[in-house]
Parts: sequence; C-alpha cells; structure tokens
Amino acid sequence: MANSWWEIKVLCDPTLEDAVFWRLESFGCRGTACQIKNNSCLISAYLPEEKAHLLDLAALSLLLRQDALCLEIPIPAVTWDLIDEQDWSTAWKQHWEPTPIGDRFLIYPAWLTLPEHCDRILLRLDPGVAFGTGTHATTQLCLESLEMRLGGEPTQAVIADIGCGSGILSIGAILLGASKVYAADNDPLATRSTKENCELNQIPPEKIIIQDGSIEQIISVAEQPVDGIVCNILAEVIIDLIPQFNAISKKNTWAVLSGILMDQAKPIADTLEQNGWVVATLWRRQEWCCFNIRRS
Ligand SMILES: C[S@@+](CC[C@H](N)C(=O)[O-])C[C@H]1O[C@@H](n2cnc3c(N)ncnc32)[C@H](O)[C@@H]1O
Repeated sequence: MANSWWEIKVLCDPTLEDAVFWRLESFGCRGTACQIKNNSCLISAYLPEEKAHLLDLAALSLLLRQDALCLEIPIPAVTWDLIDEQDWSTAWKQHWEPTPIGDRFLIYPAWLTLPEHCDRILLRLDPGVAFGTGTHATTQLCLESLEMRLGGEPTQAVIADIGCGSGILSIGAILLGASKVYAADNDPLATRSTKENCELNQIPPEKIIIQDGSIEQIISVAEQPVDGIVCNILAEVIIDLIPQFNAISKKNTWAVLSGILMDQAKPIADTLEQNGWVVATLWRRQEWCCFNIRRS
C-alpha cells in the first residue's frame, strides 16, 4: 500500500491519558486525538508505516501496560492497523472538534463552516501532520500564558516561537495583538503547516517570519531582540536551548516554556537560574508544567 500509516488506538482510563500522549509523541506519532467515551479515553494516533515495525508497536503496548501497572489502574487496550494516507487524514479529522482554550480562543478546524456569531477569537487550523491542534495540555498552557502576556489590543510586541509545529502559538500571538512573530521548527512539514495556517487565518507573511531550523535561525534573521519567547518542546531540548535565549532577548524579555513534565521542572529551573532568568510563575495541568519566566 503506497503512503500507508499506522493507526494506533489506545482505550484507557482517563488518568493514563497524559502518559499515553507522552509515549505516542516520543514514539513519533502525529495527529493525535482523544475522545472521552463512557468514563474511558479513546486516543487515536498516526505514524508513517516506515517509522515503526510490528515489534516496535508491541514494545509500545508493553510500555503503556507498565505505565498503567505503576499507577495501579486498568491496563489499556492497544490496537493498530495500517490505513492509507487519504483514510488517515479523514480518520483523525473526524475526532477533532472546535476547542475553546483559556478565556479568549476557539480553535476551529479548517474544514468546518465558520459560526455566524462567536464571542471568542477564532483560530482556524489544519495542522496536517504537524503537532499543535490545541488539544494537548502543553499547547493550552502556552496559549493561556500568551493571553496573560498580550492583552488582546494591538501592541509593538515581537515574539519568537521556537518549535512552531502547526503555527498555533504564532498565530495566537498575532491574533492577541503581537506585531510580529519569528517562528522556527526543525521539521520542514511543521514549517509548511505553519505557512498554510497563516494563510488560512489571513495573516500577512511579513507578520510571521517562518524559518526552517531552530533558535539559531531566529538569531540570524531577527532585526531586534524580541519581547517574548514561546517554546513548547520537550524538556531535554529546552535545556539545550536556554543558554541561547539571551542572544534574542533584552532586559525585560519574558518567555513561556512548556512541554515539561512536573518531575523535569527542577533541572529546567536550575538551568534558567544559571542563565540569568527568574521563574515568575509555574502553571500545572495534569502532569505537565509551564514556566512563565523573565530576565533577572
Ligand atoms: C510539542 S510540538 C509544539 C507545537 C506547537 N508550538 C504547540 O505548542 O502546539 C514541538 C515542536 O518542536 C519541534 N522541535 C523539536 N526540537 C526542536 C528544536 N531543537 N528546534 C526547533 N524545533 C524543534 C518539533 O518538530 C515540533 O513541531
């Protein structure tokens, strides 16, 4: 079958949801979606066929079983199937519905008809294979932090979005009033998705400058230090990026760091301190935390 994808389904106790998302993301899955059904959670995730063999899938299933045993909750049912690319895109789209986030946003799937009236900011998305539908706690924490930092009125604020994925945070920042965003991702499929979603939200290209790569690319193209940084990647990656934040920052730059599990918070806090950053607030959702930081 040309362009086949694994469709992995995990039916689990809701308390295992975060661990399952984490495992699936580390496994390389894209387009993860979750439905609550009769007090259980059905998580569907998709992965290109060539990225995993049957044995890898069996190992994933074992890890999920161990996670459940450690938490003393029922063992999840894990199934997988090969589907073709077209089925993949329709399959996961069926699970994804408009998602309100924070006080302001409604994340709105690109293929649905727009509502006639809405008192929220509509952020339209077709993430394709990129991460960032707004259903994950780490993205939600970032958008809520952006709501707190950017009041919703046009400002001169310039933001860097490192690991932009679908572009959800970059677009959210512009819709909240930022004047410009530098967005970078080291996955070319993600930068393509960011570009498409900017067009979908009618954001002019000069407002979101999209770069293939990481913070180095932002350092080389930014005309001035930024006012804010958002970075929702895994803790291991963020630790390596922190020493470079100063190269795009000024005295009062703030940053929002997410994608960090609670038990990874201490090494992140230590690295921030060593590099001259102060933790203003630490927000928590499920097992995830989000650092709101500023220069000391
Ligand atoms: C968890 S997703 C976040 C997507 C989106 N910003 C959100 O909040 O939903 C992390 C993204 O970071 C990208 N990434 C991973 N390591 C990176 C690095 N060192 N530099 C830039 N992007 C990176 C991945 O390709 C992925 O698109």
